[in-house]
Amino acid sequence: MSGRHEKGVNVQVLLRCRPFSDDELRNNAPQVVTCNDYQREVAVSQNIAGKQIDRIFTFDKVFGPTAHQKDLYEQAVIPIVNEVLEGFNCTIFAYGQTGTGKTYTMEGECKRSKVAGLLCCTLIFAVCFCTLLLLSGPNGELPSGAGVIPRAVKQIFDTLEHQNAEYSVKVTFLELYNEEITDLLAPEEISRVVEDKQKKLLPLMEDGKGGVLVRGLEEEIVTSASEIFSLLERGSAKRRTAETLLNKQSSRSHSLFSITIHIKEANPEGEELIKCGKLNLVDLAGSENISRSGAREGRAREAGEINKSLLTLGRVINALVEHLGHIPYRDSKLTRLLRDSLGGRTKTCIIATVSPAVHCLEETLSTLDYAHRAKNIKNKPEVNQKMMKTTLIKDLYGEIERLKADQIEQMGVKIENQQKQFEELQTKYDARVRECSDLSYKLDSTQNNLNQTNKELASTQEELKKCRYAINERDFIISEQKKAENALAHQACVLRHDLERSLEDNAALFAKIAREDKLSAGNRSVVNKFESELTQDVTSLCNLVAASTSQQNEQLQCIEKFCHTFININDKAIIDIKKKVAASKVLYVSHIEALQNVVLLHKANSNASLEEVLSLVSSNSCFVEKRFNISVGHTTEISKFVHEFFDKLMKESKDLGTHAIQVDEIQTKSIDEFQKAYEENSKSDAEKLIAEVTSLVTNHICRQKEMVDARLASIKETAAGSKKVLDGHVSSFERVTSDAKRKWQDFSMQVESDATENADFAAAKHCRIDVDVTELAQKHSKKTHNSVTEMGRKHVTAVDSIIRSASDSNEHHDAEIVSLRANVEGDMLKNSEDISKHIDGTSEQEREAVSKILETTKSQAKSLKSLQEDHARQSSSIEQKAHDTFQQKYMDYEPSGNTPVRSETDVPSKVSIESLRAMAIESLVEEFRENHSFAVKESKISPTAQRSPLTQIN
Ligand SMILES: Nc1ncnc2c1ncn2[C@@H]1O[C@H](COP(=O)(O)OP(=O)(O)OP(=O)(O)O)[C@@H](O)[C@H]1O
Repeated sequence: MSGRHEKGVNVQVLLRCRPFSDDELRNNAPQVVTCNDYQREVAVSQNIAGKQIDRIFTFDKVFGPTAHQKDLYEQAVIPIVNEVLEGFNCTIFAYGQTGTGKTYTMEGECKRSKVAGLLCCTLIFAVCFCTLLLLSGPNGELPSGAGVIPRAVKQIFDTLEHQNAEYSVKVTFLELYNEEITDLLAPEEISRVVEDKQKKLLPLMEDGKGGVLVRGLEEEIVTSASEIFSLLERGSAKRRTAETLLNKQSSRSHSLFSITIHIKEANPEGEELIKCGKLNLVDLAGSENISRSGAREGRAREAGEINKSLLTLGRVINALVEHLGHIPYRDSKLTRLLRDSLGGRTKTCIIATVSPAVHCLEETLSTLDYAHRAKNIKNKPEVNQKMMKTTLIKDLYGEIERLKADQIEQMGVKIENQQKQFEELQTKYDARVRECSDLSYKLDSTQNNLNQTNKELASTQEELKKCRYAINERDFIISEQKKAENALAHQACVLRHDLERSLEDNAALFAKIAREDKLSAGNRSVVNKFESELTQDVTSLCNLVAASTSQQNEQLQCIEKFCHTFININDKAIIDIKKKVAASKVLYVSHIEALQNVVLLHKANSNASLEEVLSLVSSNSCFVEKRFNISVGHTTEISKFVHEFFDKLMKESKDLGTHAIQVDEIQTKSIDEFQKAYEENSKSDAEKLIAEVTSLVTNHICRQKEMVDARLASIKETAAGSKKVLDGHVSSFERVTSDAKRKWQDFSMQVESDATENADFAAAKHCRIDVDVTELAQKHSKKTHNSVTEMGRKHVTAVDSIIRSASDSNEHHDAEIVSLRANVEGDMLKNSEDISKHIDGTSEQEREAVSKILETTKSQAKSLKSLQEDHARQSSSIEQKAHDTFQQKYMDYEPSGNTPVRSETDVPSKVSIESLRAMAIESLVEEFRENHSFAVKESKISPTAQRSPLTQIN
């Protein structure tokens, strides 16, 4: 009772390739599929873009074109049938393109040879099940062409017989076409197959046990293989008949042949059990019916929904392979029917069939892909539970009841149909009876007519005899007449010929005349047409001219009228204007008079208000005077301040002058001191040198003395010049300041007199004095301020020009210094050359003396430098002081705190003449020293200097 579980068994997929058909052989169709049965491989050669590419597929079993039906059956199907007998449900599908041998594989083929005279031909009966038994061998063997179904049937019965078991076998055979199920075993008469097929469509329903059943599907109980063959023959014949009537249906329909086997067994306890196994053999529609492209889908749709089942089968396979959650079994009837065979408890085998020919390549590849994918489907085969006999009997009773009900229903439908048919026949019979009575009436009348006709015939025969005699006589006369007629006819022929010729001539003549007539008629019609057109044009032109003339006249009249009316209107307007001008003149005169009156009135009013204002002014004059006095006081204060400022300025300039004199004195003094010291030193040095070095040193000293003298003289001169310039500047500064003071005095006096004048004027006029005087005072104050600012600016420019002239003189000094320097440099060079020349020829003692002299010169130069530095410092401090004082004063002068407008160039330069001079002297001394040391260095490098002790000097 317990079911045997097998876990996840893959669907077994076999590949069968058929041999070339006769047509393909005749056309030498290239082979693209090669099978290797032993390695279970199929290779497909493809030519992609000129390249030969082989695709190889591996299957559970491969059967090449040479494989026989027996081979396939024995290797692949026997185990399956055995499992069915063991109590499993098994399904074998045949899948492939139309014409690849699905039906051949499933059902088979029976061949018989027949010789007729010299012609030998082979008659092929596709699936001739009834002949299977006739063709079977002596041991009841099936013919070699028999397919899976007959072989399986035979194996089942052989096994059952061999087992000596009690069994029952039921078969069903249905066709699924266009999603409609028809029973191929239904007991209808062949003649009414089509009609019934269209009527009797079987519904698919749930069986309540998780499966489906086809309601009304005939289950034939069979007891032998031959019975099954005859049933299959019946079903196939039905399919073939339908096919011929319904346009090649088999390749687009699926057929499902099922064998259910019940075998009685006894368990060890002696209980009777029923083992049940089922084998489904499915011949699918041609795989090309799956819509793979739009065009194909369109074509498939035309043929109904036959592809729906195949399409859904593909989807179910994909879903199973990809382990999707939802498997679309319910989308088609085929998948509903075979649900258990796909991923269920059934053992499944798919036989994919292909053609080896190149023209099927696309479909072959598609079939191979499809089948290869299907290999991955896993089923969980489970043996059917063995049933107790009683349960089975119960089930059978239930089945009988169901069948009875079905039968009653079918009978009811049948009776209904028969009733309908009877009624149809009755009406047809009535119509026939009516037709018969009509016909017998027609028959009677026809009989009467016939008698009459017979009588007429007899009399007519009498007359005919008479006529025949007369005809003989007439024939003789006619022969005579014929002779004469022949002669006449000849004559007539000649005449006729002449006549025909003349007729032809006449006809040609007539044709010519007709052509001429036609031509002249055409010409005439053209002339007439032209004439009528010309007349028409002329008439229309005349009309046009007349119309335009009248239109022009009308327009002229209009213009004349318009001119008249315009003149009238113009005259009227002129008169009106004249009138209006006169009236305006009168109005103008009156307005002038009124205006004069107004002026007089205004004058009187003005005088009155003037008097009023005068009285007011006299009352306000005291206050105004007070204000004026205050402003005069202010002005006086400002004036005082300015006076003080200028006094201070004068004092400072005087201080500056004295300071400059002092500085100059100090400078002169220091120069004199330096000169004295230098002279003393040089004297003593000279004495020493004279004692030790003779002519050379004397020359040198002389030259140096000359040089220094000249230089000192020039410096003195420069200092004197500078002093002069400074004096000049101070005096000019004093002049400017006194000038400014004078101007300021003039100005303040003028301000005072202006103020007095203004006061007088205000007193005299007594009019708006308060405001005007204040404004005037303000104006004057502004003016004063501006002039002071202007003066300040002038002073700044004057000081700037003084400084500029000083810097000019400095430049002059610089130039002098440069020339002096050049002279000194030249002398120095000469001296050093002389010295080095001399040194070469002098003794050790002499060299020492020279070095001493040089040292002395150096120290003198140093002291001169420090002196100059002191002098420069003093000069710059004086200049800085003067500059600061001026700046301070200038800032103090600004009472409002406004900084006078001045540019960067206006600021006096801090580089004084003295500092420049000092810098020049310093640089001179520096260069002198450098040159000197250079000369010494030169002498050190010279070959003679190598042995000279002068190198020690530095
Ligand atoms: N393995 C084979 N050996 C010899 N002949 C074969 C083989 N397979 C097919 N044929 C021949 O090819 C032809 C077409 O076969 P069949 O009718 O079985 O194709 P089919 O796939 O069932 O077509 P359809 O889908 O239209 O029913 C038949 O004449 C058959 O004899």
